[in-house]
Amino acid sequence: MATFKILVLPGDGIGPEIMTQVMRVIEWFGERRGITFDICEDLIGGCAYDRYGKPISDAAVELAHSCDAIFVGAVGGTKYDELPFHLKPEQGLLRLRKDLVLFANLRPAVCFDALIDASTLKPDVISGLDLMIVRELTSGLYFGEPRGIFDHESGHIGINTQSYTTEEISRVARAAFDLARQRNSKLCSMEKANVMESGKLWRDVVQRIGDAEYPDVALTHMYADNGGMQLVRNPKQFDVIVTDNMFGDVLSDVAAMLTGSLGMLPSASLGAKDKDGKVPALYEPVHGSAPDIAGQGKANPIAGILSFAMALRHSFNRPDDCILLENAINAVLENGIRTADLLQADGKSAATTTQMGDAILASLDAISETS
Ligand SMILES: NC(=O)c1ccc[n+]([C@@H]2O[C@H](COP(=O)([O-])OP(=O)(O)OC[C@H]3O[C@@H](n4cnc5c(N)ncnc54)[C@H](O)[C@@H]3O)[C@@H](O)[C@H]2O)c1
Ligand SMILES: CC(C)[C@H](C(=O)O)[C@@H](O)C(=O)O
Ligand SMILES: [Mg+2]
Repeated sequence: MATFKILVLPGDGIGPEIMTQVMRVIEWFGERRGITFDICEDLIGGCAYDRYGKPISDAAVELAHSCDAIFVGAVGGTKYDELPFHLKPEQGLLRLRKDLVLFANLRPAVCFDALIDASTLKPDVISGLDLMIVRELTSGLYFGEPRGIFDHESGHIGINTQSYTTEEISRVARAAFDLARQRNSKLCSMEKANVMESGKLWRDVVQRIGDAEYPDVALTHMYADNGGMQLVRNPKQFDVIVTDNMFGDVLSDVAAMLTGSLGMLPSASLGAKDKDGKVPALYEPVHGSAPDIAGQGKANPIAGILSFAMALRHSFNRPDDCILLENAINAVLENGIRTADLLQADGKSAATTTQMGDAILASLDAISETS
C-alpha cells in the first residue's frame, strides 16, 4: 500500500484554524479508510517571515518538491502591508506555485441544494450549479517582467507586465479541454482579445488546440468583463471556463458567491505529470486569511476540507473517498448546520469552526457505518 507524503502549511489568520479541521479529516481517512499519510508541517506567509525573514524557507520549498500533495491554509495580514513585495506573505505561495510549475488551477463552484438561500442570488439562477474555473497560475500579470515601482517625472510609476507564451497558453488549455471532456464537453475561454495582445494570442492558441485536438468539445470565447457579468446573470450557461491568472483570480471570487460563501470554494493547483507519473499538486481554499474574523472561531472550514476531497481524487486516486467526503459535507448542510458566513441572519445560531469540523466527522462516521 502506497504511503502519501504530504506537506501541511497552515499559514496566517484563519489558515491555522481551518487547517486544524482539515487535519482531523485527513486523520479520519487515514484511520478509517486505510490511506497511509506521512505528514510534515512547515511555515508559509507572514508567520514564516516572522521566523525566517522570508515568506517561505528554502527548506520548505525543497520539502514541497518531495511531497505527493501540499495543503495550504491561507497567507497574509495587514501587519505585513508595508513590506517590500518580495517579502510579502503572498510571495510564499506564489513561489511555491511557480517553483512547482502548478500551471493549472482548478476552482470548482458547486451550489449545494441546502445552501440555495445562502447566496445573494435568486434560487433559480444558482440551483444545481456545478461549474469549473481553470485558472492559469504561473504566468501572466503575476509574474511578467518588468515589474516594480520606479521613479517617474510625476513622482513614481508602478509597472506590471502581462505576458503569455504559446506554450503557457497551450498547456493550461489542454488541461481545461481534458476536464471538459470528463464533464459536459463544453469549454468557454475568457480573455480581453479586443484590447490586449496577450488576449489575442490566448484566443488564437485555444481555438487552434480546440480545432486540432478537441473537435468534440464545444468551444466558445468571451471577453472576461462580459464573463464576470454572465457569471452573475446566468452562471448555468457555463461548464468549464479557462482563463488567465489575473482574470481567474477575480472571476473565482465572483463564482464563490454563487455557492453561498467564499468559505465554500476549494482549489487544486496541478502541474504536468513527471516521468514516474507523479503530478505535483497543491490544495488550498480560494479564500484568504480573513483578518476580520481570525482568531474568533468563525471561519468556515469547508473550502479547506473540500480541497482535501479534491486531493483524494487528483493525488491519492480515491474517487470513491472523494464522493464519501462530499456526501458527508452535503449531509451536514442538509441538517442545517451553518457557520456564520452561510447565514443571512445575525449569526447567533452559527456553528463555530470546530463545531463544523465535529459535524463533518460525525457525518463521515454515520455514512461509513451505513455503507
Ligand atoms: N490563498 C491565500 O492564501 C489568499 C487568498 C486570498 C487572499 N489572501 C490574503 O488574505 C488577506 C485578506 O484578504 P481579503 O480580505 O481580501 O480576502 P479574504 O478571502 O481573506 O476575505 C474576504 C471576506 O471573506 C470572508 N471569508 C473568507 N474566508 C472565509 C471563511 N473560510 N469563512 C468565513 N468567511 C470567510 C472574510 O471574513 C472577508 O470578509 C490578504 O492578505 C490577502 O492577500 C490570501
Ligand atoms: C494570496 C494571493 C497570492 C492569491 C492570488 O492572488 O492568487 C489569492 O488571492 C488566491 O486567489 O489564491
Ligand atoms: Mg484570490
